[in-house]
Amino acid sequence: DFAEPVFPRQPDRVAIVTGGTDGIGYCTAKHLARLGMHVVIAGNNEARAEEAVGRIRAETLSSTVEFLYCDLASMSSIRQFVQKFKMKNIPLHVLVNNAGVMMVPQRETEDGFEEHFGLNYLGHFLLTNLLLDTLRASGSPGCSARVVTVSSATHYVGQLDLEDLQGSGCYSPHAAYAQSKLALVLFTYRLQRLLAAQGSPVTANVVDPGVVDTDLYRHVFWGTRLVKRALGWLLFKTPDEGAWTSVYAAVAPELEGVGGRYLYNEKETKSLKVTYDQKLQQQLWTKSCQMTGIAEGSP
Ligand SMILES: NC(=O)c1ccc[n+]([C@@H]2O[C@H](COP(=O)([O-])OP(=O)(O)OC[C@H]3O[C@@H](n4cnc5c(N)ncnc54)[C@H](O)[C@@H]3O)[C@@H](O)[C@H]2O)c1
Repeated sequence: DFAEPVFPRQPDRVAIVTGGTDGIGYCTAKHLARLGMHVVIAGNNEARAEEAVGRIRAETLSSTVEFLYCDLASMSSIRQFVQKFKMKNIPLHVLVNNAGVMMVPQRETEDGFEEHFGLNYLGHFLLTNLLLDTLRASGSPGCSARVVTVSSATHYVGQLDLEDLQGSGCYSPHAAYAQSKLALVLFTYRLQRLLAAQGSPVTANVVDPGVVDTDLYRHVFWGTRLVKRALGWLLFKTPDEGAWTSVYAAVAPELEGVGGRYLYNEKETKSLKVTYDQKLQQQLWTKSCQMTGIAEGSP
């Protein structure tokens, strides 16, 4: 049976969890709140948010859990979110890039990007870059701020086509999801290298939560969903279990100062070979800067 790991309390520390209204993100937000963190849930589902915040407050007896609207499928919404967060004048010690969609039909974000690529990857690329100054100012040597990005084992079958990042040639919802999760791994490794080169007290790791029973599967073939419903208890982790690798990356003392890792079940694991290709990491970074209007010199 699953034994809940024990982590040190995190008073006076602040976390943002994207997609913290449901599934793995909700459980991540709950566990961080339970450890004493001030948690800001970033999401686009206001109705769910009220309920999520209420439940976490009741369960953890923490009053420092709040919701701030952020639609990751809209660059202007992301910019507004960051502006509102910065107006609070509070530090930021942990950013959990968790929100995501899977196998949605071919659709576009507000800015005209294919939805998996635009929301799962580019949205978090922009959000992280806009929050880096706050993360840098909030970390200190021996007590780094941390960026935790949620990828997936699906990245192992992903392919990154720099010439067709929008999958416009021949759209496959599975390939589009896999590519977005592969891009998040490449992003994390490059981010970590840039942060380390600057001596910034910020680390970046990427996590795989495992196969977790959440609503993420709502767009999957109905037959597969039926099997999931029948055998889910056997094959799937609960959202609470699925959240542990994110929580581990966010707070585990043994990861202080450690970045650039792909973590699965609280352990370092190798990601797909191509993710270690520094040229590809750099090319994707440059393209992403252009697509989001971030200056290439940063972070
Ligand atoms: N469930 C799994 O088996 C599994 C496996 C590997 C990786 N993951 C990853 O874990 C993460 C969490 O997924 P989950 O399984 O908890 O699914 P979920 O569908 O329960 O949660 C996804 C969250 O993302 C949010 N979200 C969706 N669109 C958004 C938008 N436009 N703006 C802001 N927030 C938005 C949703 O509101 C929700 O809170 C995802 O990144 C997913 O790819 C899940």
